[in-house]
Amino acid sequence: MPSFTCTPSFHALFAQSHRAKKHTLLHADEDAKDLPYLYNVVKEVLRLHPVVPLLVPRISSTETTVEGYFLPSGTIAFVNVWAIARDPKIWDRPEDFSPERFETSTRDMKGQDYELLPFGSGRRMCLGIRLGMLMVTVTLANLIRFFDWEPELGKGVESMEHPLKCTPHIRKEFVNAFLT
Ligand code: HEM
Repeated sequence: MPSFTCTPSFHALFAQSHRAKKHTLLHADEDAKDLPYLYNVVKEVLRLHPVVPLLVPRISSTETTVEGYFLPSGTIAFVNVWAIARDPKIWDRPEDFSPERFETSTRDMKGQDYELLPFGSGRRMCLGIRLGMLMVTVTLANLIRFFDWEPELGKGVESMEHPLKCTPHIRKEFVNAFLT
């Protein structure tokens, strides 16, 4: 039966994960800090597919000029986070899925680097950024760790028309851990 092949980086991740606990779930508070590559995977997913692609609208409190455009007081403005994160003037090969890009970049998601704003920016930015990143990273780690993922074959390249569908199979070494 064909199954999902992990990249070398994912295998390195599991080597780290098996370190402390053999058959238990990974926990956000203890284990997330040991998963830097997977953290960058989530960051890259949020760059390409931000949950809020057009940031919550802002209203200008005074008249101002942005990039030569005059905005009267009370103008409603949307920030296109999706387009910024795919701008080739800002990102090298922006359409590529490459978590490695963050290994050499200091760009973070705390609202100071305007090239990457999946959690927004300013005084209304997301309050749950830390919890959100921890939960998504560790949940993903557990899904990869406990299951082999079998892709549905014969559907061609993944696209909006043919989204990637996978069937999870619990990995043999974990079956007993779940039954006992
Ligand atoms: C990956 C997970 C999450 C993503 C991508 C996300 C994204 C966002 C975005 C884009 C905004 C709007 C920010 C802006 O307009 O500048 C927002 C607002 C907010 N988020 Fe999240 N969020 C996530 C998880 C969470 C969690 C776990 C919590 C709470 C525990 C949370 C609580 C909030 C709150 C309270 C606001 C409104 C803040 C305000 O208007 O002052 N978020 N989030």
